[in-house]
Formats: sequence, C-alpha cells, structure tokens
Amino acid sequence: MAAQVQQEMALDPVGDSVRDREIGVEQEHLDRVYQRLEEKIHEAEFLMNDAAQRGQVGTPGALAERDAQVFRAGIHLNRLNNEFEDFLFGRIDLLQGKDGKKGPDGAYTAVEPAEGAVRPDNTADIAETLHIGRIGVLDAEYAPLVIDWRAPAAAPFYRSTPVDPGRVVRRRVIRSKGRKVLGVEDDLMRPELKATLAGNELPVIGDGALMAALGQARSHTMRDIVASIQAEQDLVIRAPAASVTYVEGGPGTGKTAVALHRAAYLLYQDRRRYAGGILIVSPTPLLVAYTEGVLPSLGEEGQVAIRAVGSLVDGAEATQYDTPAVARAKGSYRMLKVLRQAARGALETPGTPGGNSASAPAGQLSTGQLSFGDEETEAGEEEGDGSRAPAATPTRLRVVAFGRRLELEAPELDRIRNNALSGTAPVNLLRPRARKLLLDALWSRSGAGSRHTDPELAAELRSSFDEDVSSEDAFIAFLDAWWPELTPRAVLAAMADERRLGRWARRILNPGEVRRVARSLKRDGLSVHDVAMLDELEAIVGTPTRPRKKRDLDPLDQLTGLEELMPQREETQRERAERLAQERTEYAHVIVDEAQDLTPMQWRMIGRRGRHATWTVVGDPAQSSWSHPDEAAEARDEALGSRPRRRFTLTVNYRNPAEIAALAAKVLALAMPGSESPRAVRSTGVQPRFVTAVPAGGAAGGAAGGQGSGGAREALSKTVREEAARLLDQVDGTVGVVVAMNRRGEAARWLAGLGDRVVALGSLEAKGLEYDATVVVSPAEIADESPAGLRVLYVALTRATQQLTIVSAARDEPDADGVPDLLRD
Ligand SMILES: Nc1ncnc2c1ncn2[C@@H]1O[C@H](COP(=O)(O)OP(=O)(O)OP(=O)(O)O)[C@@H](O)[C@H]1O
Repeated sequence: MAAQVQQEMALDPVGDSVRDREIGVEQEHLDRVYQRLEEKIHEAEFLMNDAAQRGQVGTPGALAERDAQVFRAGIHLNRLNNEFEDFLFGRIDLLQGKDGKKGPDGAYTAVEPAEGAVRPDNTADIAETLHIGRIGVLDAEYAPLVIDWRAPAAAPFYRSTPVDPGRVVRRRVIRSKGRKVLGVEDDLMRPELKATLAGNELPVIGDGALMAALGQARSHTMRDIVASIQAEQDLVIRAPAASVTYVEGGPGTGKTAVALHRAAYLLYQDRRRYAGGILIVSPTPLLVAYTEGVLPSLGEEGQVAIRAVGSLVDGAEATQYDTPAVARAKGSYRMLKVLRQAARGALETPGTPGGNSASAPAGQLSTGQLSFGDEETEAGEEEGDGSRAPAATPTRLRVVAFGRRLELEAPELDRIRNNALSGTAPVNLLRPRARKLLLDALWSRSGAGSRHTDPELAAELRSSFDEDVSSEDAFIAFLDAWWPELTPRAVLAAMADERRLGRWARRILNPGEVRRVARSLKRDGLSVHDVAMLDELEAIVGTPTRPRKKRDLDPLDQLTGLEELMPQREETQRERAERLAQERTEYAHVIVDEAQDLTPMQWRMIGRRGRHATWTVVGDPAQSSWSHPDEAAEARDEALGSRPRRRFTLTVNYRNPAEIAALAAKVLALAMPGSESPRAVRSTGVQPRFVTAVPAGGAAGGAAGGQGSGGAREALSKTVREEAARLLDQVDGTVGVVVAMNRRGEAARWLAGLGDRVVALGSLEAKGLEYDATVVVSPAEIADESPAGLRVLYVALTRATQQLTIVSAARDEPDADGVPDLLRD
C-alpha cells in the first residue's frame, strides 16, 4: 500500500537552501499560471462586454452568439474568481512514455515508460513535468500549465506507488496560499533511480504530503483531500459510473471523502448526464454541515444536493430521534404493512381528512441537532387528541334524483368501499372509482335503467343521472366525508391514536410497540424515521402532483450547466439543495454515505429518488446502528435493483493513530467477531487515557443501570469538564465529547463556557465526524443503549485524530487504572 511504503521510505535530508530553491522553482511556475489567469480574466471580461453590446443588435443569430459568449465568459470568471485560492497543489515528474501520443490536455498519454527510458546504470532523464490543480489551464500555445485533477493525465499523481510507479519518478505536493508558495513535500516513486531534470539531479523535499495532511489540526468542517488522494481511493473516485459502485471500509478510511470527490469527478467526466443532479444522502444534519464545504472547494456544487436522511421529504425536517425500540418498529419492513393498513383505515376514520396538521413538525432547531424523544415519560394513558372533535364517518347516503329519494345504507356502502379498495392504485387515486361505484349503486336503486331499451337513450339518461347526482350538495358532502382526500401527515397523525394503531397493526406490531409508536407520534416534531414513513405514505395515498413551479424564462437556461454559473452564486448549499429537491424527485446519481445505518424504510425512500440513477454506496457494517442488518441488506438490494455491482474495499485508516485504533479494535472484536480493523497509517506515541469519575467520598460515578445519584452526576460532570479542558490545552483544533443519547442535554451544560472548539454529542450524532481529541463518556452506557450499542461505541471510539480520553462511571466497572471492563484485554 502506497501510504505505508511512503512512510517507510527514507528520504534524503536536504538543506534549507535546496528547499528554498525548490520553493522558488514552484513560485516561478505559479507566477506564470497567475499571469495566464489574468490574461484569461481580461479575455472573459472583454467577452462579457462585447457580448452585451452584441445583445443590442437584436437579431436572433446575434442573440444566440451573445448567449454562447456570455456562457463561456461566465465559466471563466466564476472558476477563476472561485479557485484562485490554493488551486495549484501537485506536480509529477515523468519518464519518457512508450509512445509519443498527446491527449486533449496537451500531456502525453502513455502510462508506462518507454523502453530505454531507464538506462542500465539506473539513471534516467525526466521527460515531462505536469502540474496538477483544481482546474486545467493552458498557456497561449495550448501547452498545459495546470492539469485538472480529474483529467486522465492527472491520474498518475494519485495512482502511482513505489510498487507500481508507471512513468512517475517524483510526486510533489505544493502548498500555497493565494499567490505564494509556502512549501513542497515530495514522495519518490522510484527511489532506486538517479534522475536528472534539465541536467540537474532531482531533489526530494520533506517527509511526504500525506503525513503532513493527516497531522493538521481539525476544524468544524471537512477539508478536501485532493492533494493526497491515495491509490486505492482513486480507483473508487474514478470508477466508471455505469452501475453501482459499492465501497466498504473501516472508520477513517476516507469513505466520506472519497464519496464527495467522486461526485466532483462524475460531474467533470460527464456534466451533461449529471445535470440531472447528484444526491448525496448523509445520516445526520451535523455530517451535512461538516461536509458541505468540500464540493465548493473542488469547484463543484450547483448540481449536487447533500441532504440528511431526515430531510429528504419536501417540507419535512426531522427534529427528533426515536428511542431504539421505537426506531426498530418504525424502520422495519413490518411498518410498510402497517402504513398500508393505516392509509386504508384512515379513510374510515373520522377526523383524518387532508389538511389535518396534528403532526406538523415543531420549530426546527437552529443547531442542526436533533432532540431525543424520551419514551419513558409515560404520563397518563392517552385518550386520543381531545382537542379535535372529528365529524363521524357517514353511514348513509341520501340523494334525490329524477324526483325520487334514493338511499344507500351502511352494508351497501361498506361493500362499495371494499370493492373500490380492491385495486392496487394509491388510495387517493381510487376516489373516482369509488364515486363511480356509488353512482352505479344509486342508478340501479333508481330503477331508471329499465325505462329505455334503446342503448343510446339509456346511455343519455344515465349520463344526465350522473350529472344530476354528482352536482347535488348532499352527494358532494357525503363523498368528501366518506372518501376524503388523504395526506401523508393526516394518516401519520391518525396513527398517534393507540386504539386505531392497534387495529391497523394487528399481528404486525406487538402491543408494547403499538403503545410506544403511538406515543412517539404524539409529540411535536418529526423524527428521522417518521420522515421515511411520510415518504412511504405519499407513495401509498398518492398525493396529487403539484403543478411544477414555473421558473423565470431565461434564454441561457438552454445551455447545460449554466445554473451553476452566474446569478445563483449567492445561494447557500442548503438553499441550493432545497431548490434541487423541489425541482427534482429523481436524480441521475445517488451517493449514500454511512449506508450501513439505513433502515429498510429509509432504503425504500432513497430508492424512489434513484430509480433510474447510477449509485455509489459507501458504508461499514461494523459501524451499523441498525439492529437487523439482513433485513436492511434486502431493502438495499431492492433499491439498487439488478444493476451490476463493482465492489471496493478501503483498508487504511487515515484518521486514528495506531494507539487509538488498537483500543477500538477490542470493541470491534466484541461487536463483530472476526472482522478486520483497517490498518492505521500513523502512530503518535500517545496512548488513550483512562479516568474514573469518582463522587467525593464514594464509589465511581453513576449507579449501575441508571444515570446516577446527584453525587455521581456531579463527579461525572466535573471529570468530563476537566478532561475536555485538558485536551483543549493539548490540541490546536477541536474536541468532541461523546455521551449516551439521553445525556446530551446535560453534557452540553457540563461544557458551558469552554468555547466553541469543544462540542457535546450523542453517540448517534458522532457518526462520520472527527475531532483532534475526543472524550468518550461511559462506554458501558453507550453499549447498553440499544442492541447495536457495541457498534455505536466502536463509532464513538474512532473519532479522534490525536488523543482519546475514556471517562468511566460505575456501570463501566473500571479497574484500578480506570480501564472499563469492556475495554480490558
Ligand atoms: N488521502 C487522504 N489524504 C489526506 N487525508 C485523508 C485521506 N483520506 C482520508 N483522509 C482523512 O481521513 C479522515 C477520515 O476520512 P473520512 O471521514 O472520509 O473517513 P470515513 O471512512 O468516512 O470514516 P467513518 O467511517 O469513520 O465515518 C478525514 O479527515 C480525511 O480528510
């Protein structure tokens, strides 16, 4: 593996003067690039002005030409203005290639060196030097000054390893800020070679760009890894998109980073195709916030919507977490059956017609965090929502037609309803059928059918009968009450009634589950799992399609990719995602991050958004917080369909130092015996620290099984705060304090006043995030939270890039060194 070899490779130490000289060499190149960019900006501005003038000519030909020019100029200006910062980051020095063919970017295309490129005495000349950046820049003679990182010519920058170097002799990462080169880091791919460039020996600077990148302090937002993508990651990023790209890898192997870079790569490869939109599904709003800056830093954003799984449904945003038992019931396939029953049952249920907003979401939390529903607040037995006084479902239809009074009684109405429901169409779409069956029954009751033998006259009579009856107020009112137009929210609200839910979920959920689910649906705000239920209900009841929002007509809209250019640049990622979601129900490519956590109901929801899409699915079964992996795998396979899969495994942990990875591996062995941990790429020499929270004059904090007495709580709060403060002193970046979900509120209070480098997180929220240092509070509490608790603990233990402190409470049964029972050898 490249990273390991790089680490083991001894690089020649060089003096400062050589380093300065090499920085100078790169500075000269960067100056040339900037000069060229400025020329292009002038060109672009000229084009814009010129185009504006041509617009005044007014002939269709001149207008079309103006549009095309504005389009091209817009591309230049946007890219240049956006990517001036740090856009040149790499360089490769290459041997002579096998043939002399050049690609469209002006670089030679050969991957392997020419015979004789390396002389028998292991000397060689560098035949080509390429600089790699966020966009491609050609000089005035169309020679490449910078190669776009996604272009084929840039692939050797990422793919080349000392084991399989191809033409690459030296790979250099250039660190720059604005117009200034700050440093260079080299990796030699052919260390055995004595190579010369323009007659001078090729110097090697630094100890590898990867290690430099990994050692940097973390902030609250993820950085791109474009300068140091590793070979096994590059294979995933550039995998052909014809099918399903399926990626597994342990914590810290770069799955999220790779998924984001893949989105940028796909857009570069085939912008027209992906103008249909790329959807990235993330498990939490926190992870969305953490990752949403990466694509803009790669020059891509307009076509990509990053959304949390709890905000995939228009107008719904999850603000609650369900308890594990409720989540299990709501997320499983069983819920699908319940929802189907509920949708039909809601028809017969007074007070559920559309527009009922009993389950409208509560105000959204500004932090992007979800709150945790507490099912243990079992205050009083529920009696339905007394504030609503629903009208009763009508049991008799009475109309006057052709001067006669006609009636249908309850048994007949039931028969008609059952008959109408025997179709498979969504309930709302069955309403016209029910209406027709009612008219049929009334017609036959009227006896008018036997009055004419002439079929034409009979048909005429029937049609005027239908017209008469259906325009009668009594009939209209009856139909609205008897077959109301359902909305997903109204059905969900109806399910909050325990008695009804019990009926609809008979032999599907047990009584305990019915009680908990009904109770959870009563509180304000939607949970992540409610959102998937709403989406399913939308499919079941068939919401009438809203008329498409008409956008302002703009002649430039014809040109693919324009949206990302000019006027909308002010949009935030969130606004853009919302706009994309409103305009689209389906995407051209769907990327699922942390796929191991999705429930069957969530897979169904995401599957509906990618029915014709290609997919990239990344995940790690060992980090799954869902308790029924087989059921989820079945739902996943249904969502992905029969498309062929291309499987990849990422094997190197770039996040955790070996010391932390070794501790996490103990939990992995308990959670999933026999699974392999990814190999940590570096070591810091700092062992995880164990601390016991001891109440003054008592045993370790926290009574077993509970959240602890006052003294124990105080000890825990004090210890955690002290440890967080200690870590804040030791690292430059962020500190995350991970607690069991039901301690989130108090943990935030423990840390009050320590500043914004430290955050408190519930165990489920830690997913995908990382910090310079973490404090994991009471591993046993986290492990006992749910059937998947050990895997959730594994996630918590693998968030730190530098230091980890474990704080034990009584439930952890720590030994004299503070090591909890769970983490002992
Ligand atoms: N090639 C690389 N160069 C520099 N940093 C990298 C590279 N690959 C991964 N990283 C860094 O390693 C860390 C972990 O990456 P990422 O979050 O994508 O991993 P993950 O596999 O999604 O982890 P998890 O499963 O725990 O969520 C990030 O800080 C990322 O920037």
